[in-house]
Order: sequence, then structure tokens, then C-alpha cells
Amino acid sequence: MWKLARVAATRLTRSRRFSTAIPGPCMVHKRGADILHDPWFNKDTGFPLTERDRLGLRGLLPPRVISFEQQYARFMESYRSLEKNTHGQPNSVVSLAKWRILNRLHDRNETLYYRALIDNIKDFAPIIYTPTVGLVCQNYSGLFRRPRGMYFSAKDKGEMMSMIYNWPAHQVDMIVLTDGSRILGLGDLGVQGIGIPIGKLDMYVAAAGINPQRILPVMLDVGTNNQKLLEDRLYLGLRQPRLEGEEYLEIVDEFMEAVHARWPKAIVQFEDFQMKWAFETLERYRKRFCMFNDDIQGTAGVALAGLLGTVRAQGRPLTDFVNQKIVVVGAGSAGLGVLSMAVKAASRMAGNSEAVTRNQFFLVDKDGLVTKERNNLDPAAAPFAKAPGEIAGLSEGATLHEVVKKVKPHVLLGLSGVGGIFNEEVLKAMRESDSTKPAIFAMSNPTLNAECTAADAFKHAGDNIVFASGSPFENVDLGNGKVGYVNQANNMYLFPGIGLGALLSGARSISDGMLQAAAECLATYMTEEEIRRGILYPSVDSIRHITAEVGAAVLQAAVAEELAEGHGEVGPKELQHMSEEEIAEYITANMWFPVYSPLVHEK
Ligand SMILES: NC(=O)C1=CN([C@@H]2O[C@H](COP(=O)(O)OP(=O)(O)OC[C@H]3O[C@@H](n4cnc5c(N)ncnc54)[C@H](O)[C@@H]3O)[C@@H](O)[C@H]2O)C=CC1
Ligand SMILES: CC(=O)C(=O)O
Ligand SMILES: [Mg+2]
Repeated sequence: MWKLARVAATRLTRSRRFSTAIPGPCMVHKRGADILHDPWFNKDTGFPLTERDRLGLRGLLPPRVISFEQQYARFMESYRSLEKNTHGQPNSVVSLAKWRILNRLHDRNETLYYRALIDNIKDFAPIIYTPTVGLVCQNYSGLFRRPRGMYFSAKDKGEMMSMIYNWPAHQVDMIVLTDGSRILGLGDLGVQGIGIPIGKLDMYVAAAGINPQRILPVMLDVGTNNQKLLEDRLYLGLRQPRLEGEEYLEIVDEFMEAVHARWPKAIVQFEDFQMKWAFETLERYRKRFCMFNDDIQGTAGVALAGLLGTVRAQGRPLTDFVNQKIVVVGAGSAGLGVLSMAVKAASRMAGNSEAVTRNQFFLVDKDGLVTKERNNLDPAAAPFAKAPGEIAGLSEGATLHEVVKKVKPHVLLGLSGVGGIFNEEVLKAMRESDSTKPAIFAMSNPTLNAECTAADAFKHAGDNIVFASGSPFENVDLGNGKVGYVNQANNMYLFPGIGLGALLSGARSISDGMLQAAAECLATYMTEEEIRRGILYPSVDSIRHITAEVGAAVLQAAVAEELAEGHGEVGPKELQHMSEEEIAEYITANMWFPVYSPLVHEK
């Protein structure tokens, strides 16, 4: 069951610094200016003189050779001066300026970019990931300078099997795929949603050490139903309504077959699909391909780890989870994913049937409390709908405020995409919670879509709450030297480890057991002392360490379920015989780290 004290004794506080070990060579099939224009290989002024000679670069760069450390320091200096120069300007202006400077480096020199990202992940994650990535998607057509990733559109039907060979890398390990239909809480952004796979894959490189030459962000452009975009003359996607039904599925099928044909071991993460397709594609592909849906499955594991953390924060044994009353707001792919994983965990703990366990959970959507009396009740939400009369005084469609007042929940968890719906009235009602330490999870992204701000949560619900949000907020000063701690409850704590474990085990598919192992690993990561202080998740600074641990847990689960087919030279038998230490070593040894490798030209 849940092993509690397996807590990281050796936290990796700092990533490897500028090491003096000589890295292995890297084969390159180009020469001269082509190398300078390829961000995978470009070292800018960092090319040593001998390499300039070997690769036909002599004379194409200023003569002085600048070390990686100096280049890094120079970049950070310009980043810091940009911070200084934009001080006091509106948030969106500052964030976009920061995104631009990072993006320019990304486009020019990936080694330096990823080193800067890894070493400053806490500062940079909010730029390349939520919340700024949302703003970038919204302004994509204006910000577009050069493409990144691949774009498969409805017009490419019948061509995908050959198109996939247009991608220049021989091997791809990780693909993040979206159709742009539900980008964060921002709705249908069509082709502009490509920013999300790019941001997620940046996190894969930074947290899981996936080699950036082996990642592929993909946009499946099947049209958009966003009228504003359809009318925007600069819109870069297909100007047609979204494909529906079989026509839609044929496109996704063709893409999945094409990927599988070229890279049978690549892992495909589905991201930010509207709910109906999120569930349908997961069911359709999860046994046939090594894939998962991050919004349904990654989010569920992170939320479950947080829910278990709140039990510990109350000083109660984990088994008390089965007595917690949890109100989930949002009956979409994320909310329902959380509910189904949480129900399974609770029924395992209580030895109950899932039907009994469901009593402790309450589901609220845009039409209020979800009950079996709901007209056109969504079949996916039906298992969590309350029976008529099940809760005295609450009927179908009861408002969130009524539900909170009546239920007095231990946890209020928002995945609605609607900013501010945990308003003053709702938050004040949480003061009557039956918990000694009520928890408020405002998990919707980006920041403006969070159900409440951290400051409002502590102000209205009280100083003793546990708080988590999907996008980062500053800790809250509660006065008298007390601090209200802000957790970031974001699937970034799990998806990189799920992908890493699946990749290094060579998993045939991604099972519930592997996802459960990931969630358990995160749930047991924090110390009692941290949890008592309301800290439920590791700091973003240690994301590489938690990801390695999650990766190991996922790999072990894949081996135990006989889903592991091996990776590279390491076969399934060897995986089976690895000790825990050997697995940990195997994982970290396979995590890419940005250093300049000697480039060797190969024709
Ligand atoms: N923190 C994290 O790691 C994650 C956060 N999310 C966030 O969760 C949000 C929802 O994502 P999905 O479930 O995929 O979206 P979805 O569109 O599938 O579902 C949204 C749900 O919210 C409900 N809703 C809308 N207005 C409401 C209101 N006023 N009151 C109560 N419920 C309301 C809808 O009825 C629907 O059930 C997004 O903002 C997304 O950014 C999603 C995945 C991970
Ligand atoms: C974090 C994430 O996956 C989302 O907001 O959709
Ligand atoms: Mg998402």
C-alpha cells in the first residue's frame, strides 16, 4: 500500500554544474553555415578552433572562442537586465518580453537554452509553461517567426504516412499532440494551440532529460470553431469548422498509424483535447499504442497525491482519506479523471466497492450539483452523480455555495476553467469545513482562470487552509511573520516521469498500474514536516529529481505487469533483474543533460 517514509533523503538541489568530464561525440551530417543555423548543433561563439577547422566554420564566426560558462553568464545577464528594464510594466508585456528572449535562444542554440532552463526552472517554467504559454498561444499568429514541431491538417488526409518522414530526426522518443480544442482554460485556439506541446516538451527535456533531438510537438489541425480566429486574416490554421465524428477520428487514426510505422517505440501524450475526444481517443488507443492523456491521467495522479497530502496535513492517517468529503468543481476531462482515480484509491483503502466510496465525492459543473436527475446527464459523469434525496437539502443544480455550505467539505477542488468562481461567499463557507485544515485547490490554468487567487483563499477561508493552484502564485504574507504556503498542483509533477518510465522500460502500453505507481511516488515524496507546513508538492527546483523517482516507479510497475519490452541495449530480462539502486542509476544515466559535445562530421 502507501509507503510513507520512502522520502527522498538525497534531494538533488542543484543540477550538475559545468562539469569538466569530456562528453561523448555527436555525429552531424552538415558543415559550415548549415551547422550555425541548426539549433541542435549550434554553439555560437563556443566552437573550439579545431572544430571550426573540421566543420568548415573558420571565418564564419568572430575569432574569439567564448566558453559555455561565459555564454551562459552573458545570456543570464541580458535576461536580468530585461527584467530590470521592464520593471513596473504590465504583467503581460513583461512575460511576453521574457518569452521572446528565451524563444530566440531556443531557436538559435538549444544546448544553451536547455541549460538555462534547467538551472533556472523555477523562474523560467512560468514563461515557457503556464501561465505565459497561454498568452503565447492566444497571440501565436502575431508572435510567429519560424515553425517548431509538425502540423498535420485535415487537408493532409492520405499523406501522413509519407509526411512523417519529413521530420529530420531519425529517432523520436516523445510526442505531445494536441488538436487545439481546449487550450488550458482558454477554449478552442485552433492551430495556435501548438504552444502547449512545445511547452510540455520543454518540460520533458528539463525535468525528464529527454534528448531535445528526440522530441516532437504536433498540431493536428482539424479546423476551429472559434469564430474570432476564423475571421482573423492573420490566423495560420485551417479556416473551416472542426471536423466531427468519423471524419475527425480518421485523421487521428491516420496520424497514430503514421507515427507508429516510423517510430514504433515513441510515446504519444495527448494534451488539451476537448472532453469528448479526450475520453474517446484514450479508450481507442491506450491498448494499441504507448500513449496517455495528460489532462485525464496526469492531472488525476497529481490531484490524488495532493488529496492524500491534505489528509496527512490534518495529522490523520492516510486511511482517513475514505472519510474526507471532496467537492470537485468541473466535470470535464480533468475533473472526471481526478474523480475516477480518487474513487479507485479510496475503495482500495477501504476495501469497499467503488459505488460505496463515491458517497464522499460531490460533483459540480456549470449547471450546479450533478445528480441523476440531470437532463442529458453525460455518461462519463453519471457514476459520480448523486441520487435524488441522497443529501438532504440539496437538489439537482444546487449552486456551489449551497453545496459547500451543506456538505462542509474537507477539500474544494476546482477544474472548471472559470476564473474566480471560488468567490468570497464560497471561500467563507469553507470556514465551516469539517476539516481542521480545509484544502482549496484552484487548479485551472492559466492564472486568470484559477478558481480563486491565493491571497483571496487565505483572506476569506482562513489562515489554516492548505492551498494549491495550477499556475504559480506567490506565497501569501499572513502577518505576524506567518506565511500562507502556495503549492503548484500541476500535472508537470507527473507527466515527465510517466513518459520517462514508459520510454526506458519500453512499455507496450501505459497501464493504470503504472499511473498509480506514479501518483504513489509523488504522494510519498514529501516529509511529514513539510506536509505539516502545508507543503504538498516538491519545489519546482527539484522537478528533475522527482521526475527521476516517478520514472523509476513507472518503470518498475511496467516490469511487474510484464509490459516492459526493453529500451536500446537493455532487454526486458535485464530490467526484471535490476535492483532499486540499479533502476535509479539506469534512469539518471539515461537523462540527457546539456553540454557541448564534440561534433564529428559524418557524410
Ligand atoms: N492543474 C493542472 O495540472 C491541470 C489543470 N487543468 C485545467 O482544468 C480546466 C478544465 O479542463 P478540462 O476538464 O479539460 O475542461 P473541460 O472543458 O473538459 O471541462 C470544464 C468543466 O467545467 C465546468 N464548468 C464550466 N463553468 C463552470 C462553472 N461556472 N461552475 C462550475 N463548473 C463549470 C463545465 O461544465 C465542464 O464540466 C482548464 O482550465 C485546465 O487548464 C487541466 C488539466 C491539468
Ligand atoms: C496543466 C494542463 O495540462 C492544463 O491546464 O491543461
Ligand atoms: Mg493540459
